[in-house]
Amino acid sequence: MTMKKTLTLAGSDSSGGAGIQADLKTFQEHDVYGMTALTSIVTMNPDGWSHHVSPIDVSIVEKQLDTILSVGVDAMKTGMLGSVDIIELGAKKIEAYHLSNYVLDPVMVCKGDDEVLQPENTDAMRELLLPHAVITTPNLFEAGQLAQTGPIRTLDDMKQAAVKIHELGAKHVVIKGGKAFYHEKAIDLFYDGQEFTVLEEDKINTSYNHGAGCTFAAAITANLAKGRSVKDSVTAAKNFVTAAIKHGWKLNEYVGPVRHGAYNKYTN
Ligand SMILES: Nc1ncnc2c1ncn2[C@@H]1O[C@H](COP(=O)(O)OP(=O)(O)O)[C@@H](O)[C@H]1O
Ligand SMILES: Cc1ncc(COP(=O)(O)O)c(C=O)c1O
Ligand SMILES: [Mg+2]
Repeated sequence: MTMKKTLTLAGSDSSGGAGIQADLKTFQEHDVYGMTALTSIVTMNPDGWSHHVSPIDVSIVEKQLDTILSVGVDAMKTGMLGSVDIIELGAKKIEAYHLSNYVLDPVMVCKGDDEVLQPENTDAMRELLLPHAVITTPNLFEAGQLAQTGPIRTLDDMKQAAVKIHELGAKHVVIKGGKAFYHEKAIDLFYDGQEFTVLEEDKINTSYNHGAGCTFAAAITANLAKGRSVKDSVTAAKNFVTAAIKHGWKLNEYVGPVRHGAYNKYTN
């Protein structure tokens, strides 16, 4: 039997909950074959858990991408990219290999970290990657940065940002309200260029949600690889990540990752 193949171009989260680790665990749960091109390695200081990002040389990132793309993939996602050079490289490869199932998770900051935003990366993602994305999955902060429409506080603000991000070239947009959005439910807004759909789940009262965004985008990528529509992929990913957050757990005194396998283990 042939397997559907996926690629993640993203950072390594040594603590295992987010980044490439979240992507591979999520791909495995979806029974798709995951391949990885590492952009950076994120490590945590055992004393206080502040993050440190060690970038990987762009020439090595290119070698990884060429390895994977020579094989071919059914869908691809990007996460933490780290530099304009890597964003340019990603865009170049997406064009060269005509990758149409491309999911852009525009990672700008890690939860629980005060890493300074790099505005040049945001500009490069907006200009070079959004036009290639079949869908992008910003959280509230990232949506505000991409759309440049100011802070997002209401559903109308979310809609305005989604329209702007769609105009910038992403074919579909899902803005994650999540925990931060002022609403009793955990809502995400999906926009396909014509219609808005609000995805709604109970808000889970937990701080063990490290990796939720990566897991959500990876689940969308896996579903696209399997040939599902964009909207079905997003709906399925919302169910998948909700279960993962519900079963989030405490790794140490600083961080609690989602449980990537919770959907298959505890639902159905
Ligand atoms: N406390 C929560 N309860 C239920 N769903 C949540 C919660 N926090 C986040 N989500 C959902 O998890 C997914 C990832 O969102 P989020 O954690 O905001 O992303 P990111 O990690 O990129 O900031 C979204 O579907 C969001 O609505
Ligand atoms: C390598 C890497 N990618 C992405 C993220 C973003 O994670 P989240 O899914 O919580 O948005 C993190 C956060 O620590 C990370 O370390
Ligand atoms: Mg995120």
